[in-house]
Amino acid sequence: MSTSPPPSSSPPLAPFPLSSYTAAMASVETTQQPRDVPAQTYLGNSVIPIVNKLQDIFAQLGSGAAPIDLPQVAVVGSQSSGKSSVLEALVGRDFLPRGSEICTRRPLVLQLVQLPKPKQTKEDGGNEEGAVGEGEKGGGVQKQREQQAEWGEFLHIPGKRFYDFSAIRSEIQAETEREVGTNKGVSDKQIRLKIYSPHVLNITLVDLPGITKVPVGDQPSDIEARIRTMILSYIKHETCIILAVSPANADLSVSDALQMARIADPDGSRTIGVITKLDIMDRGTDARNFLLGNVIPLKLGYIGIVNRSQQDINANLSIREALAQEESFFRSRPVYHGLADRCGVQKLGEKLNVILVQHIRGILPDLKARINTQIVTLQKELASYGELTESKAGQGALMLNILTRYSYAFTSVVDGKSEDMSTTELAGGARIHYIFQSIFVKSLEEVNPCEDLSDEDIRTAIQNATGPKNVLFVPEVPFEVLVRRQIARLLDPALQCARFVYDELVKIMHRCETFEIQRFPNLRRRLEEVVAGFLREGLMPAETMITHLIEMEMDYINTSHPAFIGGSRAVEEALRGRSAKVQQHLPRPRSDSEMAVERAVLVEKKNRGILARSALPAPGTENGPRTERPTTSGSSIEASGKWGLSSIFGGGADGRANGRDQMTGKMFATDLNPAVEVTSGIQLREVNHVKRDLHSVLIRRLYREDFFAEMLQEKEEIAVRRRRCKEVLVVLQQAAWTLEELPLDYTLPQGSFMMPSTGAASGATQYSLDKGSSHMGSLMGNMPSALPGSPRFGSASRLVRRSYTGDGIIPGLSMPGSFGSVGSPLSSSSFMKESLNVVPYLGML
Ligand SMILES: Nc1nc2c(ncn2[C@@H]2O[C@H](COP(=O)(O)OP(=O)(O)OP(=O)(O)O)[C@@H](O)[C@H]2O)c(=O)[nH]1
Repeated sequence: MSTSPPPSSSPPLAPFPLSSYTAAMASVETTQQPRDVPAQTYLGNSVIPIVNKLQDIFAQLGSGAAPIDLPQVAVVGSQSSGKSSVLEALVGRDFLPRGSEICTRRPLVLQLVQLPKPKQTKEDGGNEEGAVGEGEKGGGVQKQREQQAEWGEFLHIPGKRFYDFSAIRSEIQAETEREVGTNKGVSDKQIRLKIYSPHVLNITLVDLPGITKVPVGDQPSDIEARIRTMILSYIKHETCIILAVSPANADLSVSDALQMARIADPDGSRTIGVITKLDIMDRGTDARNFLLGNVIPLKLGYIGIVNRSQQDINANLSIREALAQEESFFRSRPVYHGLADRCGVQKLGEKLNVILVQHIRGILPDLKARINTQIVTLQKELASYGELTESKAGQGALMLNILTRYSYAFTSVVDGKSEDMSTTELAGGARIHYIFQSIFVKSLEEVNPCEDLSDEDIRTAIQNATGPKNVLFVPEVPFEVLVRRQIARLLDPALQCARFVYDELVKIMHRCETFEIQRFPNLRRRLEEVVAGFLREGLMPAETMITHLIEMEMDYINTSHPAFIGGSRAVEEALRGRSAKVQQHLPRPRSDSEMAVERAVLVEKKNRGILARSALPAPGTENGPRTERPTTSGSSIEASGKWGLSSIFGGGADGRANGRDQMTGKMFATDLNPAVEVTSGIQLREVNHVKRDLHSVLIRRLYREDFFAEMLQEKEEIAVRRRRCKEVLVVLQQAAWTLEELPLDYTLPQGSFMMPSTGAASGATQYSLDKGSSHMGSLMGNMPSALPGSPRFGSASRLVRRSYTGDGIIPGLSMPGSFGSVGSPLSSSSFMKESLNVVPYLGML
């Protein structure tokens, strides 16, 4: 390629000699709509400055941390494919680090901000277009004015304007090295640069490190994978337009850029193909087929570019001269003549701008909705962190509130009133109920009253009790000894039941630890200690009481109980059984004593039946509760071959089951008046100790002024999260306000959001910007007009304003659930009123 300056006959070149277009863009900054520019043009391009503004706002949160993806253009491609050259050509200035050893090693976010063109006077010697080339007519004043009108600013050096573009280049290099050193290291930490110029279009571009295969210098062995991941993290977002740069001197089918783009954008709806190095293709070949999309089709099509070669750069060929060279290159190649709309940096700039505008217009409504949703989510999150208070009074109120809420939460879980109750497992009060109803009853059922007690044992015990004599009547002492031993077997299941209830209460203790409590690790630890101690203190007397109850049962065997058969009645029953054999088919009137026993048995059965409702088979089934008196079934003591405990307690053929019935019935029926109708299962009658006293214990042990500061020391992590949450909220709020500047109505009609196609038919009309601004009008013509003057304009502002008033976004955030209200829904008296009935011996828990 020749490095000679353009022919003298050529007009002086500005990077983008788009006079009418530029005039329109200039007015965007001043929000004045120029008279000669179609409304749609103005409206369409008004979105880019807004997105730029949003980008700045989100940049406050640091790189990669924006909560919302904003539209941008990312330049991807393999190393040395010409990405940076494309960017420089778009900006029209040399400002990127270059040299054979230098490559892009950190993402560079480049925001191009179009400024109004400086006014020119006749004395300046400027022309109407203002497109004055370097060293051209106009002399020093004009040149200086132009130079002053273009500058760059880095986010990491706020407020400093770089008028000298070579200083920008040095700063990019220095900033890269500050992060990743000098030896080829790569980082995903962005460098953010803004270029203000009258000669640029409003576009945000991201220059990404090129894809490499072989690690060099400080690069890790997985450098290729890392760079691909970094690139994907930008281009995967639906809001990103991908500029896939591939050199023309390599086959498109091996293009890394197109391969990456296809991964992120499989249907190619946001990928523009850029073919560089058209000038150094093999002799006899051209890129016509590439540009026409015949090799790899892309919906947004391709643009062919000729950038400066390394030799051009070494020879200090300016970009303006390079653009002129490019123009003459395409002019001199007849093969590209029919493809004017797909050739040249200028066309790329125009195309990008148009696509970006359409793209932004398509996603802005969703962007607004996402910002609003994020604000609401963050407000909730912030509210959950609570506020910090320094004053003793405030701390006291906070403490009281936390303790009261905790007690209330505990009681709610026990009562089954908790708001976040589980739907997958039993918990809280329901689980305690289950422990009594099912686990406890079942474990009693499993106690076999005749276990380890054979007839031989009983006979031996009786013989031992008679001493050396033969006695006429059965002595009582062995009976009591044997029965006591069996009653003792009930102790373990009862103690185990108490343990289970205790364990459940401990679980509830952890479950009630709200986020509020987790905020304060000291308070949480102390609270756990106090509650755990309190529960343990309840368990000990409960266990003692259970032991006493069992001991009481062992100490006095109530042989006057109507259900107790005793030796004489057993004999009587046995005799009656014999006569019954004779009259077994005749109905027999029942004696008073029989009826009394039957009544008592019925009451017991009822209690037992209720107690073990879930554990026993239904009445009438084989093993179901028997409503007949067992001893009348014709199976006498003798017949059963048993005359031990089971026979004494009325056991028949199924001595074991009935014995168990008796034992369990005894446990639960001894205190009951037979006349009392029992209507439900185990009645938790006693006032629950935990429920009654938890709140007061917490207050007594934790509500101490000298503890406040220590207890309310917040977790560092929470403090950081709250700070971050506030920052993001402020940023989102600014973003929401920025979006107020837009009319709501710029959404495209349904189904019309299609990137302009560069197909042979449509491309020519869509990208003929240099023919005047009317093309923009026609391009945007399918968009609904929503001018500031239209009645619908402003609805967005109203809407947004409405959503932010009264919601207490920072500052002065008012949070639901903020502390300080001592008169909370649960003062201790209100939940003290609640009572929980427990089985007497568990009442201590
Ligand atoms: N002849 C010619 N050389 C080009 C063209 N585009 C880029 N080059 C040269 O190719 C080399 C690499 O260009 P860059 O723009 O730095 O490529 P890059 O893709 O940004 O490289 P990395 O940032 O290192 O990935 C430079 O020497 C450029 O001068 C072109 O269209 N024609």
